[in-house]
Amino acid sequence: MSTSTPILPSTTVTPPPAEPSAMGGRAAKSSFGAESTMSLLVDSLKDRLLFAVPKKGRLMEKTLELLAGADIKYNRAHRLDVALVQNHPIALVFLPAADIPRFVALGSVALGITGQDVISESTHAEQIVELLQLGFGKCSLQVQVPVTGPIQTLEGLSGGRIATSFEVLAAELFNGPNGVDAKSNSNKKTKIEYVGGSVEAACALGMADGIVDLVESGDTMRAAGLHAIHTLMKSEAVLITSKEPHSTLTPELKSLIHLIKSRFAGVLAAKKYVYASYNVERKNLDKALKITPGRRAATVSPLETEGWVAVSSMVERKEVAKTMDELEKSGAEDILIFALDNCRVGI
Ligand SMILES: Nc1ncnc2c1ncn2[C@@H]1O[C@H](COP(=O)(O)OP(=O)(O)OP(=O)(O)O)[C@@H](O)[C@H]1O
Ligand SMILES: O=P(O)(O)OC[C@H]1O[C@H](OP(=O)(O)OP(=O)(O)O)[C@H](O)[C@@H]1O
Repeated sequence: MSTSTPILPSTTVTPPPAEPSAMGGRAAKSSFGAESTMSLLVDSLKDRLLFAVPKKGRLMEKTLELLAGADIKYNRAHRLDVALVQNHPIALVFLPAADIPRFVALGSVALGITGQDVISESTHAEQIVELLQLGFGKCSLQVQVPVTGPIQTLEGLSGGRIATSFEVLAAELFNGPNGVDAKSNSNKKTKIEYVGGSVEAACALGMADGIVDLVESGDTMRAAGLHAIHTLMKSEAVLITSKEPHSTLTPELKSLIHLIKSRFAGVLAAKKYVYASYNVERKNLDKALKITPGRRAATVSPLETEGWVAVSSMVERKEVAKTMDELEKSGAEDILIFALDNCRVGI
């Protein structure tokens, strides 16, 4: 995780005050291009909803896909971290995922996409509302130790050294009032050391007894000869806003927050569900509806053929083969599955 503090045009996006950089974050740098391009942007941002999105890393690609699916069109000039949306009064602000919670919490931008892990690490969680879980960037924050090492428990790590990019969460776990150190009753204080990346190397290099880092597939952890002994939290990407009412936003801009949320929910639902349609004899309808209950309820329409009905229902994509097998067994016929391009569903 990086903790850089990008500098944005102060008349438009006010950068929140930098947090004391005990974490050894990267030096602040201006992400803006030529002065002339920036001054053109300054005026354009005034009447726009500012939306922070990850500028790099694991969350960037899926976020851009989501924006495209929601028909949020923009042009991003080379090296410029602000892009004006063409078809809505929105400006995208490209920031490191780890910086987004602070910008959102302090109201410098109205909306953001980032990971739940960096929200908790940022210490701004209390000021942030999660509007929507986005279903990507899924991972777990775990304590890991060498598989063949002498320490295999959290208690065993007490008083030792932990390398991590998540020093707030790691300190809470080990040094907190109900933390591992307090429970071990030994007056030992575990040392939490910040590492910006490639955290898994720390144990092999002899600089830590254990690490706290993200795990998804587990490949990186296993390659480094580590295994997990504790999970601090599970995380995924989320759409967030500030708990503070957006008093400086016009009603039009405020309504865009809801619009973006429902468009995203539609794109996610279209990925998650397919549309199933089939015919079934009325005597077998109850059985079939148990297999395809739908999100709210299935639609059942009478057919011209006496005693038969047509059913349509949304079905989870990952269950579709099993659902079709079961429908066939229940007597359903003419089972058709349609992919959804997009949809609007209750959120
Ligand atoms: N292996 C992973 N699988 C899924 N999601 C991940 C994974 N690693 C990180 N994430 C998610 O992506 C977010 C950004 O992580 P990433 O390492 O890409 O950050 P970054 O912005 O590129 O910062 P850095 O330059 O410090 O690596 C994390 O906070 C987490 O929510
Ligand atoms: O369980 P896995 O699927 O192997 O993923 C875990 C790795 O992904 C993240 O790092 P990333 O690759 O983003 O780079 P970094 O180490 O520079 O942060 C995380 O810090 C782990 O190293």
